Amino acid sequence: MSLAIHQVSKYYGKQAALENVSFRLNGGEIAGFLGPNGAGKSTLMKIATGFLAADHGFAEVNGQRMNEMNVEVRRMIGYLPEHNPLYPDLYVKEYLRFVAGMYHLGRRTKPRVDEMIERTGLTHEYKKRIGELSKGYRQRVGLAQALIHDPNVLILDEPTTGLDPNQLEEIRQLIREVGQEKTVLFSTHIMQEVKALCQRVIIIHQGHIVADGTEQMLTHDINDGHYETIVEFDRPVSTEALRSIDNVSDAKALSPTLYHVQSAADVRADLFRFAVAYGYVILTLKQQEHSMEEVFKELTLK
Ligand SMILES: Nc1ncnc2c1ncn2[C@@H]1O[C@H](COP(=O)(O)OP(=O)(O)OP(=O)(O)O)[C@@H](O)[C@H]1O
Repeated sequence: MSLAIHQVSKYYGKQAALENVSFRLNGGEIAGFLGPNGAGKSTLMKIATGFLAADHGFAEVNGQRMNEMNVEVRRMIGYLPEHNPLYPDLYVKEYLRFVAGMYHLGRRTKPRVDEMIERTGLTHEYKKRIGELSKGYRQRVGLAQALIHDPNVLILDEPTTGLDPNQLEEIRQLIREVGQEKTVLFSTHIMQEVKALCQRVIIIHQGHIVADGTEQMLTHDINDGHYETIVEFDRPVSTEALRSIDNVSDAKALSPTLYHVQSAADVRADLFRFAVAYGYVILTLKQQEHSMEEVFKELTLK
């Protein structure tokens, strides 16, 4: 169960939407795909799902090369496009049966349609026409059609846009569950979503991948060997004494017992040993971390 993007480039006229993009996702991995507007996320997702041809490079699903004509490989992939195109005149069940028919589910159609209606929380709305549904429920229908043929790889283009906070949490929970057994790539502009769902974060900017790793790796990378720690003792400590700790470059008092320590390495253990050696009690010890928002800005505002 894998999705591999091999040196993909795509041009719209002279404009490069993607240039030499590569990454690989393995089974059971949920990856958040981030990037500013126009960065190339939807274009890459369309190429990965076989809806658009790359000018160079290719996508591979479970080791098989994706192309528009290869029905077998397209069957391994579920796709929720950005604007979630649906047929407003069809009833929810009717539409899901239609999609199941396209995948030739045959006798599995009825149980799969019923299961998808339940899993995506459509039980109270499935008797309506799609055009009568609210945006959040339409989004659920989009997810149900993406999952109906039980694909190995799921590609979701901004699946939670426009959902209310309750719906947001339910859809995230569904993505979490699906991600335990499938490979999921989803795009979003919501940073908390990345924190809540992803083991892996891929950031694209102007058609190039500018970061790929775990959230911890990315937030750590922009620290660039510069650490900031907040430490609180039970009584005042001299800042001179704190500055004498290995790797500490500066220490400032924020209050009589609270200090801001700058260092070239993680000095939390050293601060602890210092406290023990001199009989202080540490009440607070916290390394300041850069947030995903800061990482995103740092990498995409250039
Ligand atoms: N059909 C098209 N014809 C011409 N240019 C296009 C077309 N589709 C996309 N582009 C351009 O390619 C670039 C990448 O667009 P894309 O939709 O992939 O970005 P995105 O990261 O999904 O953006 P957003 O977050 O706004 O949805 C943009 O500059 C866009 O204007």
